Amino acid sequence: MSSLSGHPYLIMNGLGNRFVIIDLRDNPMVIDNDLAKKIADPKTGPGCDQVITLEHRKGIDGVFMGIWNADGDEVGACGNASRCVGWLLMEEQDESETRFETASGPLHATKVGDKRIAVDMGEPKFHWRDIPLAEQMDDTRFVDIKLGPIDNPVLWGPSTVNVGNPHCIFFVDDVNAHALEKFGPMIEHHPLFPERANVSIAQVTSKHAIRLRVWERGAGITKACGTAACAALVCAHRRRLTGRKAVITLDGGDLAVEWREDDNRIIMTGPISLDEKGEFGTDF
Ligand SMILES: N[C@@H](CCC[C@H](N)C(=O)O)C(=O)O
Repeated sequence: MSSLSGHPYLIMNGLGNRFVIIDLRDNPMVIDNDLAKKIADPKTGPGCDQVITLEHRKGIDGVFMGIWNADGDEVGACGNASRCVGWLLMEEQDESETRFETASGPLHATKVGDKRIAVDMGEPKFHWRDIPLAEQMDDTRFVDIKLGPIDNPVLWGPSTVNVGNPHCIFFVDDVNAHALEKFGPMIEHHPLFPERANVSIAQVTSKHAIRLRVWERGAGITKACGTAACAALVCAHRRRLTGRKAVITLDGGDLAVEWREDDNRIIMTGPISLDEKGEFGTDF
């Protein structure tokens, strides 16, 4: 297949994080950056935060989940879409668990309720080279970045982590007191992050609860970001602000995240929704 014209797609979301999901397993084709951008832009396509594909890729066993941000860049991880893809594959296979591959490694998803899915998101990485950061940093729990006070009350010393993608988390007293839409893009493109970064502000409200707002790399402010929820819990625990389990409240709703002590893996649990089925027009 050389074009997407007439090809079906699904619109799904996880807590309002919106995806166009395209099954290319029977019709392999390359999604390049321009095409991903066209699909994601509501002026030219169905519109979404991320374009997601189901594919068979050379050298990879089983189903591969491809992920493109709205700006057209292909990336390694998407927590909310992983729950959606897990649910789709479990429905197709009539199973209550499934495995699939991503550019950041294999994922294991489990059905834990009606349209409620848990995904093992793997192990977090904290070494500055793995995040990646542009310069050596011995303690990535407190990174030397300061913001303000021009448009924003001073923010400093965020935590950084890679959970399949790079995250920078500022811990604040009040998530509503900061202009994330203004400083999010500045931090996303900060020279310290050679691959850019997803940027969050996190307000720890108890040992088991975090209020989180996210500026996503390549997509801007979204209603929710599953990997950011994982990153926030891990960083909060490393800073001794929470236990290993917390409910993360995003603008679109709640995710439960646990960072297991026995095997160092992060388990993210939350809802999915299948919103509509469509077909690409002749302009695709
Ligand atoms: N919405 C996602 C994250 C998507 C990728 C991210 N913007 C990146 O560039 O790494 C999620 O739910 O995790």
